[in-house]
Amino acid sequence: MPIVEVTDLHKSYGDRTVVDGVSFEVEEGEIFGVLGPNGAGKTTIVECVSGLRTPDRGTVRVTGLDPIADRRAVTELLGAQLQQSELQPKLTVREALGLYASFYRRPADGLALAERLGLGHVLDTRFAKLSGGQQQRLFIALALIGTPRVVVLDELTTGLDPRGRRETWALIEEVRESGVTVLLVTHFMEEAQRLCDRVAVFDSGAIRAFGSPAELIGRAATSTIVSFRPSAPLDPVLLEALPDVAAVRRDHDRMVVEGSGRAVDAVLGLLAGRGIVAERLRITDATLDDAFLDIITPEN
Ligand SMILES: Nc1ncnc2c1ncn2[C@@H]1O[C@H](COP(=O)(O)OP(=O)(O)OP(=O)(O)O)[C@@H](O)[C@H]1O
Repeated sequence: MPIVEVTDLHKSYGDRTVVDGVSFEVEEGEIFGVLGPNGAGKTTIVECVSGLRTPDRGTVRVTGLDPIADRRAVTELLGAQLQQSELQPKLTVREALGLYASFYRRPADGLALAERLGLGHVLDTRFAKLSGGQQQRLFIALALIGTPRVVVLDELTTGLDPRGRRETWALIEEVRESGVTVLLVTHFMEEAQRLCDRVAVFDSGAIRAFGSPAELIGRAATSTIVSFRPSAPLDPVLLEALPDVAAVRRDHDRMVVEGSGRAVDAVLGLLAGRGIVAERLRITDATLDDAFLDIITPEN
């Protein structure tokens, strides 16, 4: 049984529909990415899953329970770190952990959790004095303090420096390894590609694509990028006409060919046939970033 099931979810604010018939399932033990541009409805969806918003229509189930009707039970098994979380600035790490632990029937050992999340040396530091990275670690700790089976993390690494972000990724992987299912809302495609087992890409309140990051990259018009400096003039129209080539552009003296499937072989074959050498040839796999742009571009 999926641990989270969302079926035909609808939500409007006034006359503005922001979630328009969304359905997806999250399997136990996976990191499930909720992706999409600003205003796509991601936070609204995870707030409905967390029981913080009531859907207008459709159903949400967490281990078969309704987050609104069975609020108490769902609170015990779902932890959330929501966007722009705030804490009373004078609260210390120790006090925050103690306070949040008191909300749950079976809280984790707050001090052990703090230690595991690298907060052992700042237990008596006030929230306002923590660095951005430490504040994020504390929010992860607070989301985990109730020993949840599912944790919702909304834009957890926004505002962190690259090192803080990488450390947070390692923490999220540890959370998954401990058996907790993670629902991760993110704007960072590198983050989603690295962490998520499966992702759903939302736009204007609907799912535009669904699958593992590798599947989404494979399905996009661009899965490979070939770039080179031709040893002799080369008309881009010849490249554009090749099978599986999606786009051709110039980048200074380089030609950049985006494509999929047979595109690389076709480009190299064309060059060989014309006696043109591909100098400084680079063949790179497309990333989830490329696939994401492909998915949310209006003409698609
Ligand atoms: N309480 C509210 N009242 C009215 N409109 C809201 C409310 N909350 C969100 N919205 C609007 O609903 C739309 C979807 O918002 P939501 O926060 O769910 O999107 P999001 O995908 O999480 O966006 P972002 O990536 O910018 O955080 C936005 O246009 C937002 O302005």
